Formats: sequence, structure tokens, C-alpha cells
Amino acid sequence: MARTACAMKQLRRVWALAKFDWVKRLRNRRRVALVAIVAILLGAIAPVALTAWLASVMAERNTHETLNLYGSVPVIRMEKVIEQAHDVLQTVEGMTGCTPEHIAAMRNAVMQSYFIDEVGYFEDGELACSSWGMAPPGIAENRIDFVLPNGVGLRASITPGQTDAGSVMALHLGAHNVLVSHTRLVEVLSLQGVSVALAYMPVGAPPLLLASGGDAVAAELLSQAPLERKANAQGHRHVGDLFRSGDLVAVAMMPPELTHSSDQLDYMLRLLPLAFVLACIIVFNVIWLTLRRLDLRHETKAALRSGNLRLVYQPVVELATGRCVGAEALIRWQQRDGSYINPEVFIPVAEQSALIGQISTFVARRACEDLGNLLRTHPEAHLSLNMTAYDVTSGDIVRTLEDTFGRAGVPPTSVWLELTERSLIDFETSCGKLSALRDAGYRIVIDDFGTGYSNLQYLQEMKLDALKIDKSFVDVIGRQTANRSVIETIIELATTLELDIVAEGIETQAQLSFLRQRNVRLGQGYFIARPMELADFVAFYAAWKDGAPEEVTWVA
Ligand SMILES: Nc1nc2c(ncn2[C@@H]2O[C@H](COP(=O)(O)O[C@H]3[C@@H](O)[C@H](n4cnc5c(=O)[nH]c(N)nc54)O[C@@H]3COP(=O)(O)O)[C@@H](O)[C@H]2O)c(=O)[nH]1
Repeated sequence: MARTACAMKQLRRVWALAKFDWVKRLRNRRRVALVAIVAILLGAIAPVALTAWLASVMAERNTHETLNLYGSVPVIRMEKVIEQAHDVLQTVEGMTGCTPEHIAAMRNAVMQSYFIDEVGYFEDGELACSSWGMAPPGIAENRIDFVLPNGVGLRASITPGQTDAGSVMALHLGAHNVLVSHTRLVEVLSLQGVSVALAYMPVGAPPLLLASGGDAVAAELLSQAPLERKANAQGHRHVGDLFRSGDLVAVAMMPPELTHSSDQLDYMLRLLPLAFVLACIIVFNVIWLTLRRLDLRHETKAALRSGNLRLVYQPVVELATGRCVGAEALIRWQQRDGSYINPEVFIPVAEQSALIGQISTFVARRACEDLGNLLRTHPEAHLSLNMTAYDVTSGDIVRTLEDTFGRAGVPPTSVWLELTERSLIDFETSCGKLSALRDAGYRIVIDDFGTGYSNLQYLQEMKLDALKIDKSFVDVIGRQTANRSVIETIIELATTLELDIVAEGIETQAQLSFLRQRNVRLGQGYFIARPMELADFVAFYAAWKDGAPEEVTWVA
């Protein structure tokens, strides 16, 4: 009867705590899942978007490379024109009079050069003769727009008087000039549908249009300043690029249908397998990380690593006097949002693996750092540490205790190791290990006594120091007679076995009085003090170490 009531009570307590935490955890899980879904979507979309962007950049780069090439053609040709014109003009320079030899020399020069259409000779400011022969009277010498660095004068556009060649460019040196057709500079490109314009533009001077081909957009653009900013003629839906060499500048522009936009699809198809692999890697990693995040064991491990686990201390007092005789170290896990995960949730999860060993080691180290000094100076005080079956059977705890409390000079009798009955299931192994610990001086306490192991044989065979009466038995004091007799039986049993008794979960004055009347020596509970931060416990100990302070009504 008492056992069933106790089991039910225990079950309700665990269920209530677990439910509380799981509701919070579920909310947290939902948030993690939501973040994961967003990350998965982004992870899947981002590589494809990146691929599309890369493909468009590559296609655009191709277009600009092509435009650059197209822009370079008229510039290179013009450089050739200037060079050839200079050579031809130098050849005929010094020849005077329209002699047959002079005319033949001019004709010969035209025939030998690719770009030059005509060579003319001027006398008294009028064309006297040209490579075509004697000139009709009245064709005046044109003025110069610019003098090129090699001394040749340049006139961008004239209408020749001797032929009907349309507008041409004229280059002058001395008494001679040469005529060059504009189209010669841009014809190949305009045939391909590219709009191109060439200008002479010394630094600081406005552009002087030398030639243009295709539709007018390139020429229009060239006439606008500043040139560089307008090269990408968005308004025309043309894609443009600028090519400059010395004082020569060319703009090449393509209508959208001639650009390399179709390459984009091609690049995209080539890059897609890579994007797919990348997306798979990202999605796989997100899922893996999410599962890890949702996995409490990994979360606990991360909390241990990142220092999110800490200790609080619940005072243990002598019930007769209120004298503080020590504390129980209790672990706390505070999450980033400030909420706590109850140890009743993560300790059982950690107990399923060696992680519990790491937690126990952490607790021992931290508790020793925190209270080593107090325990050394007050050897009558003790510190209780919760141990698990793993700690006992692995034997790691012996080493850890020696490395921490042993080194710190804390007497082993000041360290109480609390073990639940459940952790003694492997009786044979536990018995030997616990004996070794006890022989070393540590005190062994059975925690939550009465709620676990039904076989009480261990009480006779193991060397123990104290029994801790579970809170569920203390809870019913003053309420239920059946369980009241259970607690009285536990007290009797402990007294018979000459074990110290600690009552946990004392929440009322009535419970305290009941336990005092039955000579239960030690107790802890919210009625006396809640688990507290280290500094608070040190202050509590200083105030209570010789008995309950005067201002506290200890005996009702
Ligand atoms: N292996 C380890 N187990 C640990 C460690 N720290 C805690 N625990 C175990 O987790 C369980 C829950 O512990 P916690 O939430 O810290 O609760 C303890 C006290 O806060 C609570 N308590 C004490 N007095 C009262 C009270 O008057 N009322 C009330 N409602 N609760 C009270 O009891 C818990 C202490 O239990 P016990 O250990 O049995 O003395 C618990 O099982 C812890 O053991 C750890 O570091 N390692």
C-alpha cells in the first residue's frame, strides 16, 4: 500500500516535471524546426540562385569581352590609317607641281595602301591634282580639326570635290592630304549588326566622331559626356563597352539579341550538378545539425562544453538545533533564453551514456573549487554529491575525487556520495567499488530511500553511512496515516542499522517538528532553505554554522 502510494507520488512528480520541461522544450523544438526548415529552403535555393547569378555574370563577361574586341577593331584600324597616312604623306612630301610623275606617285601610293582612297596635292590653298589626275578648279583646302602627335593634321569629315565618295576623313601633311573612307574603319562590325563609333578624344577635349557604323546608338553615346558613365546604355537596351587606346576611343554596342544571354542557360546547365551537390551538402548538414540540436544528449554535451552548467547548493541542517552541517550540490542548466532545463530531464538522458561520467566529474571539480576552502577550514561540514550507477561501476569517480578533493586537502569524510537505490542494481560491482570508496573515507548515503530497490539485502551487506528519506514520504507527514507509518518504519530501520538519517523535501513546520520528534538528525528542504548560489550559501553557512540564528524561530 505504502509502496504503491509512494510509487504513484514519485511518478506524478517526475511526470509533472517532465511535462513542464517538455512543453518548454517542445516550444524550443518548434523554433529549432522552423529555423531548420528556413535553412533547408535557403540551403537548397541558394546554390541554384548562385549558379544562375554566376552563369549570368559569365555570360555578361562574354558579351563584354566580345564588345571589347569589337571596340578594339576600329581603334586598331584607325591607328593603322594614321600610320599609313603618315608614310604616304612622307613619300610624296617635297613633290611639287602636277607632273605626271607626281600624279603617278600619288596613285601608286593609293594602290599600295589598304585604307587610303585618294592622295591630293594643294597649291595656293586649292586642290591642284590628286591620285585621280588633274583636279577641277575651286576645291579649297579644308581646315584641320586636330594635329596628331606625329604631326599629321586631321579633319574628321569632308565631302570630296573630285569624287562622289560621300563623307570621308582627311589627313594632311605639308601640301598633301590623304582621304580615308569612314566605313573602312567600321564596315565589318556594322555588317554584324553591332553599333560602333570611333572618336578622337585627347585628354580634356570633347570627342571628335571619326566613324560610326550600325545603328546610331553608339555614335549618340559617344557624343555624350562623360563617356565612361554612359557606356552601358541601359536606355537603349543595348549592351555597350568602351575601348580606349591613346587618344582614340571606340564604343561598341550590341542589341540584346546579339548578346551572349543564351550562354547563360548553357553555363547554368553546366554548373547545375555542382549546385545540386552543394545544396545536398548544405541540406544534409542542416538536417544533421538540427537532429543534433534536438537531441538532448548532444545539447547537454554542448552545455557542458560551453559552460552553461553550474552548481547551486542546498543547505543541510541538524534538525535539533538548526546548525548548518553542509550542503548538497545540485546542477543547473540555464539556457540562452534564461530558462532552465530540469536535471530530472537531462540527467536520465546523460545516464544512458558515458556523458554522465563527464557531468559527475564537472560537478566534483566545480564543487571542490567552490567549497574546498570552506570544507578544509570546517572539517565538521560536509558536501553531498549525487552519484549514478555509471560513476560507481566505472570507478572513474575514485580518481576524480582524489584529483579534486584529495589534492585540495579536503578530508574524505567531508564528502558524502549520494546514490539512489536504482544505481545499486548491479549489486556485485557496486558493493566492491563502494567499499573501496568508503575505506578511503568517503561517506555513502542512499538517496531517495524507499522508492527504488525492493530487495533490502544491500542494507546488510554494504557499508553505508546514511539513509536519505525521499521527499514523497516527508510530503505526507500530517496527512496520511499509512505513509506516516512507512516513514516511521524507515526511521526505525535506519536507527537499528545505526545509519544517519537525512530527510529531504521539508516544506512545513509540521514536517520539521514531526521529524525532530522522531530524532531524525539531518534535513533539508524549502522550509529551511532553497538551493542557492555559492556566495549565498557561504553567507548562510556563516550565519547557521552554530545553530539557527536568533531571528529564526526554529522550534515552533
Ligand atoms: N547525478 C546528478 N544528479 C543530480 C545533480 N543535481 C541534481 N541532480 C538530480 O536531479 C534531480 C532533480 O534535482 P533538483 O531539481 O536539483 O531538485 C533537488 C532540490 O531542488 C529538490 N528539493 C529540495 N528540497 C525541496 C523541497 O523542499 N521541495 C521541493 N519541491 N523540492 C526540493 O529536490 C532535489 C534534490 O533531490 P535529491 O538529490 O534526491 O536530494 C534530483 O534527483 C537530483 O538528485 C547532479 O549534479 N548529479
